[in-house]
Amino acid sequence: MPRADLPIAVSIGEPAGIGPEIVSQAWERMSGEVDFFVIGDASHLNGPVVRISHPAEAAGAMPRGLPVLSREFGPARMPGTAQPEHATHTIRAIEEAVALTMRGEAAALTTAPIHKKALKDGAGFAYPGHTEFLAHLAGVDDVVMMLACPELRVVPATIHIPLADVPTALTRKGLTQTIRITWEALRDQGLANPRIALAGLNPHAGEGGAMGREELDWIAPLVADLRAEGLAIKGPLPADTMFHTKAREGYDVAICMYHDQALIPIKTIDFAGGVNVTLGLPFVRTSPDHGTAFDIAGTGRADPTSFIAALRMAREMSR
Ligand SMILES: NC(=O)C1=CN([C@@H]2O[C@H](COP(=O)(O)OP(=O)(O)OC[C@H]3O[C@@H](n4cnc5c(N)ncnc54)[C@H](O)[C@@H]3O)[C@@H](O)[C@H]2O)C=CC1
Ligand SMILES: NCC(=O)COP(=O)(O)O
Repeated sequence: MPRADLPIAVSIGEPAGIGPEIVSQAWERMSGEVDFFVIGDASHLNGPVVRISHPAEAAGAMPRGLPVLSREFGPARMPGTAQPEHATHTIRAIEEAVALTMRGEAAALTTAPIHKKALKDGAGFAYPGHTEFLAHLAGVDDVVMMLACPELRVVPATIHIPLADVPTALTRKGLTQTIRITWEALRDQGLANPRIALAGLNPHAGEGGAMGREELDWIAPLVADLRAEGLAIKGPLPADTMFHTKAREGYDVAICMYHDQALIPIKTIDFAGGVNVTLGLPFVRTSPDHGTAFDIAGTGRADPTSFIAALRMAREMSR
């Protein structure tokens, strides 16, 4: 079956978070716009569900309810309180969704949020997030986290590490690989020569060495080399002035040096519409830009907009 006709696999994520709620709301609001099925415990979901035994049954089930490959997670869901007994099942749901996607039985993977500490405490989960776990499952060394909304795309070159470790984690080789993977992914998405803006590490991009030397010592030379190859890349730019409306018109993606430098602007501009996409995998993976939101789980206040955008992007990218 062509990939575009296959359903999207959704891993349920942390049961105590808002994942089960936004997944159920997405089914209700999207009225069959995108075929998808959930891997998780059907008892955690709201509204009508249809238990299926294979992804091929998802499209037929969609009009009647949310299709679920139901797996027994154990204790009943307690919104806002992670239960260690759920952790192994949560991880297995991701593994199963990846296996189905890699076998060509699902078009793409959209993940509902996990709670990293809950998985670490409950099952010794050794990965800081989906991104690194998916790279492991797919057997690839280098993947890139990109967050996208209609106004902005951002890539953090380092992801879930302490701020104090950022300067040493950033290397010429690693940053070059991040830039190349991003460039190739955007070209595959239809941009002929994606325009890249690279942020500096230090305030004012180092201000000529007065506030840090990384820009002078290796980041600017790296940009010069990539420009000589023909890449439309500029930088290192002062990060504080590269995200205002006018500045954003000058590039297609901003590559940033650390997590918050990239994620603060996009979550400020469009928290509801942002989508997290993993580049460099042999399959499409998207996710909402937010986390488990334990503080509102079970209250009916969870907004499914970002999850819906993630499903739409997964559909678009898997055509
Ligand atoms: N892709 C993933 O699996 C992600 C997982 N996380 C994880 O989620 C956990 C909680 O992270 P936080 O930093 O607290 O961020 P968070 O995104 O879960 O919550 C931050 C704030 O935004 C609100 N919020 C989040 N999503 C919302 C939605 N859909 N509708 C309405 N309000 C919403 C929350 O109520 C909270 O006040 C952590 O373990 C984190 O690592 C965070 C981001 C992505
Ligand atoms: N801050 C982004 C985030 O936590 C998402 O991580 P991942 O689970 O998609 O790797």
